[in-house]
Amino acid sequence: MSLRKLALDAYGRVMDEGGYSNIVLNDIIKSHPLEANDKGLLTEIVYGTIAKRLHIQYQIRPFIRTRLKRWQRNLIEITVYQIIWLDRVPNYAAINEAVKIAKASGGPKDANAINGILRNFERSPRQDANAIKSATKRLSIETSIPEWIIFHWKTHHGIEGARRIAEALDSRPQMYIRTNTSRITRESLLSKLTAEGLEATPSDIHPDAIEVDGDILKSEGYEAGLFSIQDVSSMLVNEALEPAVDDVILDACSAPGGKGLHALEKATSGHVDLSDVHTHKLPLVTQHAKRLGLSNLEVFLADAACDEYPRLYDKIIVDAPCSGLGVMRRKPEIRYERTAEDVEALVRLQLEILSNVKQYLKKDGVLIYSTCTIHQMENENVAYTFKKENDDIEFDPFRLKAFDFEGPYRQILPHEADTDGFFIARFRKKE
Ligand SMILES: C[S@@+](CC[C@H](N)C(=O)[O-])C[C@H]1O[C@@H](n2cnc3c(N)ncnc32)[C@H](O)[C@@H]1O
Repeated sequence: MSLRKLALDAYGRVMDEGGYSNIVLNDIIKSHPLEANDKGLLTEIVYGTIAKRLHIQYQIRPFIRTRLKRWQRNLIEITVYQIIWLDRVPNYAAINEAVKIAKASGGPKDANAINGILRNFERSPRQDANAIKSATKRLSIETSIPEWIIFHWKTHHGIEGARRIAEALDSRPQMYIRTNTSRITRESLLSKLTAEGLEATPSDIHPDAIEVDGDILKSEGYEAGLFSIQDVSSMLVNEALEPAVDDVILDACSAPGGKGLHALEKATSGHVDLSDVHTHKLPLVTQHAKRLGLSNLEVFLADAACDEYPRLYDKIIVDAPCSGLGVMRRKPEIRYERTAEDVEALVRLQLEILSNVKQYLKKDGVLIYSTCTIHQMENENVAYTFKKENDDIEFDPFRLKAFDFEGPYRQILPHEADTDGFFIARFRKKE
């Protein structure tokens, strides 16, 4: 099957069938052996078209005069992405490929229609988004982030703040790994990776973090459990949590295990319970724990909003289900899946989870609430509401050295240190 046809299938599975871009692409790459270059091009076309979809639709709208079938619309979108953003693909090649696919998928009529739209588009000047009067709509079209999200950011950060967030989330993410400090120091891991020919640099955002480039999963150190792949913003949960070596900790929304296993790498003579509401995700947690050589843990099914837990904890992590607007760089489709109404439902769930799990926190115990989103309602508002509704809970200031920060909660914006957008709040149960 041709590379563009694979891209079309992947794009359709994500945009029309709710697939996750990374999983869909991994499936396709596994079942269709491709050269490294082709893998790169396929990934670029699929991620790129998803990330630029609203802008593409804005550019192509004047050229579409009939109702298109989904696959036709998708084919036009992936081709327009190549025409606008991929210099290494000549326009005629991208259009010819699209016409071939249209002929094979529909027939000569479809091929003609697609050819007409794409050639018209190619030889016409691009639409100028500066002509859009509303600043919110303009930024939405420029960055392909839905208007309700831009509007929210504008309300809380001003239009220039919203632009900085949107543009940072439109950039390519830096890949980070987290040193498994229960097995190796960061310095030794850095030497190993460099000896394997990988590009690896210590990060100054977190002492366990290393910036990497290239196919890091190929490193021997991965199977040997010397590191995990994790964005550095997620590692900051550990800095806020400050796990002691013998702490008993609960990670109540744990899958696939990132934050809880990081805590366990520090609490080497303690214990961590890792639970999640989705049965199918639990094996992932167990596999990662095994790979990392961590054993003083229990992985189990629990609905953090209502279930009971088997013990009291020194520390609890609630890395809550959230709208995920901070991780758009890695999951570009997330921006189209969420609605303002989803946020209200998420806020209710977040508060239910916090109120339930705090019953299992020891007196003077620490509770961390985190999300990977940039939304005031799910972050600051949830933190304040939780504190207000629970007399036995108080804010507990923590430090984030790299951000020169001390306070009870912190929204990390993606342009501050080229990370995902993230939020952390710390509470303590009163004595
Ligand atoms: C942001 S993810 C957690 C990521 C994880 N902490 C990590 O660092 O790898 C949120 C998790 O919450 C889980 N979840 C959603 N609703 C839940 C509930 N009611 N109780 C427990 N877990 C829940 C989801 O299955 C998902 O795995």
